[in-house]
Formats: sequence, structure tokens, C-alpha cells
Amino acid sequence: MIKAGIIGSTGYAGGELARLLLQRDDIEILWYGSKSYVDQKYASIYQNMFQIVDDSCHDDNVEALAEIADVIFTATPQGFCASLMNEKILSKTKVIDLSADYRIKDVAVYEEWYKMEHKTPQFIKEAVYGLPEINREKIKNARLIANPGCYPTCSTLSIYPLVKEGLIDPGTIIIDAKSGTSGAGRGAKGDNLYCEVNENIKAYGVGVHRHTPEIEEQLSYGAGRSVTISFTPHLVPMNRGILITAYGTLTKSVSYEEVKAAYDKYYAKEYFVRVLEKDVVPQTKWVEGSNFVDVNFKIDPRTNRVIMMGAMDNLVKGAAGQAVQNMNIMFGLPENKGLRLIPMFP
Ligand SMILES: NC(=O)C1=CN([C@@H]2O[C@H](COP(=O)(O)OP(=O)(O)OC[C@H]3O[C@@H](n4cnc5c(N)ncnc54)[C@H](OP(=O)(O)O)[C@@H]3O)[C@@H](O)[C@H]2O)C=CC1
Ligand SMILES: CC(=O)N[C@@H](CCC(=O)OP(=O)(O)O)C(=O)O
Repeated sequence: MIKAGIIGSTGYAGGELARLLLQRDDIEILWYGSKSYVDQKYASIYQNMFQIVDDSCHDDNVEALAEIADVIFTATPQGFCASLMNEKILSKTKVIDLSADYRIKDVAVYEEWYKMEHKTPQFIKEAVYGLPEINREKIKNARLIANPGCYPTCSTLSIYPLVKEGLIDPGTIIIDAKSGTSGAGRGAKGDNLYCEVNENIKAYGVGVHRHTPEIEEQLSYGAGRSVTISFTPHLVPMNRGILITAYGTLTKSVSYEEVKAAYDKYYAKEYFVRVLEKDVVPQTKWVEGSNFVDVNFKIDPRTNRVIMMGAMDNLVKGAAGQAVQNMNIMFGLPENKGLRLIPMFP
């Protein structure tokens, strides 16, 4: 039995983690961490857990949790995990951090984009960026996983094969992204009120969104050179889902079959990445509630560009599902254990 603790279990990502882990008979959740609801019944915060979870919330004492847990998930705001990480914790347990604290290898870049000082930069080098489709081998023996961001997961997986195979000029990439409002978390924010979001679409973080350097770093590893992108996210009136439409200039004249072969080279054996059939566009509805990322592309010979598309559920493959996928790999379990979730429809 794997003993797991969730710090930030009362947030959207933490709640989704609880939902995924509670289905398993090889996992025991022994700590529902919270900041605001300590000693309150977890099921009183998430009524969907009524008669399923009897536990009350614990505090955010990661050191105490590390004494009893095999794995700790931190689904907490930026800066929290970095503020308390130490060697003692990592010597006793594995940590999967859903925040961005250990995703970016250059601490100066993190501090510039996140507008905060990194409290434990000594662990950045050791942390493994938990994108299994690209970093599976490194994840196996990791003590500390930097679970990727939601937009970066969808963007990187949609674009990576073409960058890696040199089919697009990595200096020309533009990513237009859209997210449902659960991506913004459960905390109350004026911008996310019903009247602000319903019947509305708006760009935000234009030119300054913190996921820009994360995507650039991952695509740079694929390209083998420094990549600069334009990235614009939009908030859309949906609960869940991320859709990205990305554009890149082709480096040569290519056929559909050549580009398809590039995607298949990296994803044909990947359970969670579905390369769709020709002319079928990814849609958030077809991945909702699942750990799948649907990707596809279209060559536009008129502009000499390729249009790359991806859709996934921000709370599953974009957060909790990917964290569980990483946990499975770290514990030597089948990677899709507990994650063979069929997308919900309608
Ligand atoms: N939502 C999403 O789609 C995704 C989120 N993530 C990442 O996951 C993390 C959580 O996001 P999300 O669930 O959306 O956020 P929420 O705002 O919904 O939840 C935040 C959680 O962190 C807890 N918390 C807040 N402050 C502290 C603190 N100082 N100490 C301990 N716990 C604290 C909250 O506890 P309480 O409720 O008790 O106050 C709550 O459980 C973030 O880093 C986010 O970037 C990653 C990918 C996608
Ligand atoms: C709609 C919305 O606000 N989305 C969030 C991204 C989701 C998230 O929580 O960020 P990570 O994936 O880095 O953890 C944002 O734009 O900041």
C-alpha cells in the first residue's frame, strides 16, 4: 500500500488528485492538507466526497507528513513548496510538486517571471520535469518531480515532434491558448466571477504570462537551441479544458505523411497522446475528465506554415492526472494505472 499525502487538497488540483487516488486500492490517502479548513471534514468542503471520505483536513506540515508518507503531492500556490523543501524531507519521501517552483532550471528566469525569490534553488537541478512522454527515464529514480504546467503540457506535446525533427523554424512559433476557469483555481477572484466569465472570452497575461519561459525551455531542449515564442492565453466560459492552436513556419516543403510520421515517431506507443486522424480537430469535449492529450496538425502551403493543435483537461493531464502518471512511474507501476479514464460526454 502506497501512503500518500496531499498538501493543498482543498484546491481544484488537490481535489482532483483525491478523486483519482481514492479509486485505487493500492493507495491510501493519509493526509488531506489545507490552510483554511484545518480540522474541518474534507467532505464538508467537497460534498462529492460525502460518505466517501470521513477524514478531516490536516495542516500543511510537510515535515511531519514526510515521516509517514511514501509520496507527498504539493498542490499549492507558487513559492510554497520551495519555501519548505529540505534534504530531510527528500530523504524520507518522494515529492511531486504541482506548482512551478522547480520547473524552470534557471533560477533568475523563475524569479523574473514569478516575481518572487526562490527559497531553495539548491534543489532545482535535482528536480525532474515530469513530462513522462519526454522524460520517462529520469522520472523513474527521481525524488522530486516538477509536475509541468497545464498550458506547457498541451503546448509542448503538440509542438515537440516538429521542433525535434527540424520541420519548423523554432523562432517562428506562436501559441494561441484557451483555458476553462478551473485553471485559475478555487480561490475567489473578481476576474473569475460568473458575470465576468460567462458569455465572454478574454486574453490575459498578454506578453507576460509565466508559462512562456516554461514552454520555451522545453521546446529549446527539443530544438537543441534557444527558442523564443509568442504565447497568449485566453479565459473561456468552461469549467475544464485547454485548447491550443500553434503556428510555425515550415523549414521545407513537406507532405502530410512526413509530418504525421514525425508525430507517430514520438507518440505511436504513448497511451495518453492520441494523434488524431487526418482533418479531425482536437476538442476539449473529447478529452474531458481523462488523461488524454489529443493532437493534430494541418499544413497550410499558402503561408508555408503548419498549424498544430492540442486539447486536454487542465485538471487531469494538465495537473492531477499527470502527477499520478509520474507517481506510477516512480513506484514502478503500470503508467496508466488508475488513469484509464474514458472521456466524459456530453
Ligand atoms: N487548476 C489547474 O488547472 C492547475 C493548477 N496547477 C497548480 O496547482 C497548484 C494548485 O492550484 P489550484 O488547485 O488551481 O489552486 P487553488 O487555489 O484551487 O488551491 C490552492 C490550495 O493550496 C492551499 N494553500 C493556499 N495557500 C497555502 C499555504 N500558504 N500553505 C498551504 N496551503 C496553501 C489551499 O488551501 P485552502 O483551500 O485550505 O486555503 C488550497 O488547498 C498551483 O501551483 C497551480 O499552479 C497546475 C496545473 C493546472
Ligand atoms: C485559467 C488560468 O488562470 N490558468 C492558470 C494556469 C493554470 C495553473 O494553475 O498554472 P500551472 O499550470 O503553472 O500550475 C494561469 O493562467 O495562471
